[in-house]
Amino acid sequence: MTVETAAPETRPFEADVAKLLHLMVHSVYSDKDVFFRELISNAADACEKLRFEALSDASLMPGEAPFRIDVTLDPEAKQLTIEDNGIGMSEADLSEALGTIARSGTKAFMERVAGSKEAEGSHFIGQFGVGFYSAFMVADEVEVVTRRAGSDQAWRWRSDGLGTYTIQPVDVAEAPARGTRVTLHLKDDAATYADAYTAESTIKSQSGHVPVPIWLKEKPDAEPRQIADGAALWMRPKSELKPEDYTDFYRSFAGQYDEPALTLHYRAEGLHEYSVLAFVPESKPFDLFDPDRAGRLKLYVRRVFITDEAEILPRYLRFVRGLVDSADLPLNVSREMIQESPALAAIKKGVTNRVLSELEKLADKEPERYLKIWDTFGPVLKEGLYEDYGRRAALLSLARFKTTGSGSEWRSLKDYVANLKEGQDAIYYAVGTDLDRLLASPQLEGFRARGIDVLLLPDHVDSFWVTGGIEYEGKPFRSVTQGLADLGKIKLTEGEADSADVSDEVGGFIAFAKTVLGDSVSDVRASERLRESAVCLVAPDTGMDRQLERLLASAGRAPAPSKPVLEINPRHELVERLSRLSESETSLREDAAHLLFDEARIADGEAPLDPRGFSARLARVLTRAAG
Ligand SMILES: Nc1ncnc2c1ncn2[C@@H]1O[C@H](COP(=O)(O)OP(=O)(O)OP(=O)(O)O)[C@@H](O)[C@H]1O
Repeated sequence: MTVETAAPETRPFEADVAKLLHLMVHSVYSDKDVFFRELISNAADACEKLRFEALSDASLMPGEAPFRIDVTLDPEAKQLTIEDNGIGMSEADLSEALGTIARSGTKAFMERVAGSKEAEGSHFIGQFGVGFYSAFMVADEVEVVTRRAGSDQAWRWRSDGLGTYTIQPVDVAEAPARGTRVTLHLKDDAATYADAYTAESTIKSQSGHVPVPIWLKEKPDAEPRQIADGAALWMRPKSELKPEDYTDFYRSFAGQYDEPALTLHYRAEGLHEYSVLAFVPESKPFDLFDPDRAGRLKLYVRRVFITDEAEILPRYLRFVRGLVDSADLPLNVSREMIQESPALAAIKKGVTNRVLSELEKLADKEPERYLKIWDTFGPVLKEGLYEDYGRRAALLSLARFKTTGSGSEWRSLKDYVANLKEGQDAIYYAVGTDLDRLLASPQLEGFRARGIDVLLLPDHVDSFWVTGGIEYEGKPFRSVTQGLADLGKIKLTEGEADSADVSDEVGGFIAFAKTVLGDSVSDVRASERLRESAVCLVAPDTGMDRQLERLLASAGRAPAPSKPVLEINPRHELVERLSRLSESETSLREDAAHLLFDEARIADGEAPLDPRGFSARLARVLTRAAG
């Protein structure tokens, strides 16, 4: 059987691809332009891959044909072709790359798209790495003809996006000499993409800065003209570049649709020479907290893309996008060896420090802009507080907090420490799962009564860094739920009654409650910190913060949970009344002790220890109250 007569073999798409295609084909998203950017970025990636492979196997690129991407329009036939002379695909590559979805986030992608508003949908496409399939938003048939560099075979892939695709060998004469040609048979309502003006302006605005030149042919028989020069933007002097150039580059390079919130472009000179172009995005990527999400800084060596897995930035800067182009790393070593090179270690250190110092500068000069970044990425930056001991001081000065006194504003630690109350020798914090709940917690009452500001820490990561013996300007961090809060030393604000001595009656009730609650608590004691509430729970003096303990328990990593201390407000009317009950009211006093304990648990976001017992006691007490 010759190549020409071989029948195409029909194969079904993997189930997930079929679902994805269904979404694309029936896409109602207005912004369909993204398909252009996705296909051009694949073409540019293919050139960069070959540039890299040819470093170790020069035979893959005989004759050094310069890399280029050719876009050919055929308005009459409503066709559009994007061709590159990059790495190309073998038959196995083809069915793997264009029949399955390797990326783990696809399911999440589909859920997001299905539940998204129209305008957001297209934004997800680039982020989820399902780029190629976006062609089916504008085409009712897509054909890919490809020949892998160094191979003497070529293949045709074809699909209408409706569940199956075909692959067949083609004569090499019909294929690019090397690389891939993607032909789109445009849908009627997308035919304008074959129009020169639309195509050129879309490509220039979305892909004007890909590192491979782009040529456009307005008709199949027209002369090609260059519409993007493929120059590496990052090698150009800053003075020549306008903010729009950076934004365009950022969008096409990082597959983002927002504006960069911060752009860093500089050249490091001295022992190691490298250029850096990096961006802090304006919006949060969907997978920011996915444990598999790695850093996104790409490594180039003298303009050749090497890898995006060099982990140039630490994990807590994983939201930064961009690249580093090194002048002194060797080009012809493996990716693994590059990882071990001292030059890369110096780059990692230098770039990380620079990102932090630029953030610091921004915080100083343009606090509003900085706070937007903190608002979006603060919870990630805070991971550095326990992951990167050496940069803890820098990260602490970048950190911003909502506090009991700050309302909706963010406060820095510098500001916090400058406003300590007389006698206050610690930075107080409360950890929890959300701000409103934190603000309502009874543990804060004594702090409010003394005008002491408390940091509110609602992020998952907070429980971890804050418990690691951390200090700021010599002041330790202390949890409001931990041990004795040492509030006695700090004066109450005017109008707040001082804590009266605990009367014998109240002391007697506290001792009684302790006997009744037995093993459920490690202690019951009179509280310094409570003002309005009757009770609260705190950790034993040497115990772990209660929130951290709960987090560890939910991850199955808890040591035996410590028993809390029940603090009772000796000034509270209810407590005073209960204390005055006569000894013969034992069952009411017992019910009250249990109910107070459950009340404290509920205020902490927990359920009563024994829900049936709780209901029975509540019913007994209410029945009695109702007479
Ligand atoms: N022009 C091309 N040349 C060579 N391989 C290609 C080309 N276009 C697509 N591919 C292959 O198809 C795969 C799937 O492409 P697709 O655009 O769907 O996702 P991706 O490029 O891997 O992810 P992302 O969109 O996040 O960059 C690519 O990884 C690549 O292996």
